[in-house]
Amino acid sequence: MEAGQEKTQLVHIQQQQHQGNSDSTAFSSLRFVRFNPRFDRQETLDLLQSELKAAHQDCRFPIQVPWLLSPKHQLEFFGIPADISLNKMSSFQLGRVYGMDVTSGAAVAALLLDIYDQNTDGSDEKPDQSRSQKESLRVLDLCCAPGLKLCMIADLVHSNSSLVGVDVSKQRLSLCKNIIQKYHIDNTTSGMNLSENAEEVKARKRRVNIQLYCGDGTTYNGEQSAASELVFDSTSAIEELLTRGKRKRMNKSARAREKRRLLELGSKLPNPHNASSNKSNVYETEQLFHFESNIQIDSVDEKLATATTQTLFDRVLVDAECSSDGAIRHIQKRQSSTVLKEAAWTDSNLDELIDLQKRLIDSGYRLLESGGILVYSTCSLSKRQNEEVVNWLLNKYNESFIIPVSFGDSSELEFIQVGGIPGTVRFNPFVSRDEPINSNEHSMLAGGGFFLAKLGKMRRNDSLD
Ligand SMILES: C[S@@+](CC[C@H](N)C(=O)[O-])C[C@H]1O[C@@H](n2cnc3c(N)ncnc32)[C@H](O)[C@@H]1O
Repeated sequence: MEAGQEKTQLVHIQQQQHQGNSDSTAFSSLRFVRFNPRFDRQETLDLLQSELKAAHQDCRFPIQVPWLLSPKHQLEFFGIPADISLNKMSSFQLGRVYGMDVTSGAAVAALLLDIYDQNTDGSDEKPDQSRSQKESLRVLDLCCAPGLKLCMIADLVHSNSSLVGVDVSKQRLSLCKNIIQKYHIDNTTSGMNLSENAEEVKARKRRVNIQLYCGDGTTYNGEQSAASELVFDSTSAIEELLTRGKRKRMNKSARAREKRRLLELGSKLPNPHNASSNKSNVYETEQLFHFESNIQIDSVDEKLATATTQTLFDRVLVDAECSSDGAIRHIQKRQSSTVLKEAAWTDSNLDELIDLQKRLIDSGYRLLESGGILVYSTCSLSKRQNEEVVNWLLNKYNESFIIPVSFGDSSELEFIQVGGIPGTVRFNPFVSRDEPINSNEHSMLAGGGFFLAKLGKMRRNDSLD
């Protein structure tokens, strides 16, 4: 698609989004929750049902999303009325459910579960599943905050996996820390029982080690360095919980202790690039959306080419910064807010954004082990931010290839479309926006606008054909 056509399409989508309530209520009438697998499923379902019935007098809710469902992996999303305030619901306060858009869930499902993979020849035979879910994985989430996909990764991966989240925004990372704390660490909301033997608790909570780094994902090299500060470590947070018993709000000295521990932990990690970077102060004066756009890919190339002991990952998620034109709920919130905020990315700085997306996917791909899997996703429906970025990567690296994925039966679910590159997926909620909620429940289970591509990196001994 030409740049001009792309612009027209974006304007058209924005016009649809700016239309009055009668249109927007159709596609905003559901929001989504995911169950926390640490709690008993039936108990959570009963609680949620009774809360929704009390609030809405409507027994249809919650509605299970059939196109993203795998009981075997405890993967399950439910649609609930969009006007419900999750904050006021016990099921949410108790950490039994996460509020998460279902299309975001599709990105994590594509990253970790090959039940959604399609064969390129269209046959039913599933690809080699030897690497799926049977082993502990090293997973990188390169733009992780506020962390809902990161928590879903932590819920799905096998024991002893390690998960590293990186984000440039300290502010958004502190939200991320809170979410991990709530669902994975706190004894009251994470489904853990502290009356158990401390060693048992430790063992269970240690399932997946989660580390968060504050730094630029375009230059992150898999390790602690002056440019990427370790700001959270789940093992260390669990130690704190076990030594202090029931978690209280951290006082000044506890926070200082935590900082010291993280610094110590960070300094124990191998760090061959420490001397090469002096960017730590960039993050102090943090801007949420614009940063370091002057770093050239070539200089990153050079730096990474000299790396000898680089940490590589089996799975990498690049859920890139984007223009968010598919994020219906956020746009509606912004429109209904009395203080209208300017969109961060507009036509005038779109090139800068696309450059950032390319540098992010490039960095993620370099940190991917051969034989590994990378998912690139955005909540934009723009071809320039999606297919063009993915094509750019495919052209740059011979050993990169698309692993085709699909969700549900697309003849029934018209909002799930094949992207501009065969095997990629576009979730386009605008196609079913005029349908009232009870005319076709399936069309209401669309979630926000979203794009995802699943990429593989050939092993050196794999043949090219
Ligand atoms: C779409 S949001 C990610 C949402 C997140 N994956 C989740 O599911 O909660 C994009 C994120 O990219 C981060 N970001 C933008 N530029 C970045 C960069 N150069 N390096 C790392 N993170 C960046 C933003 O701060 C933002 O948190």
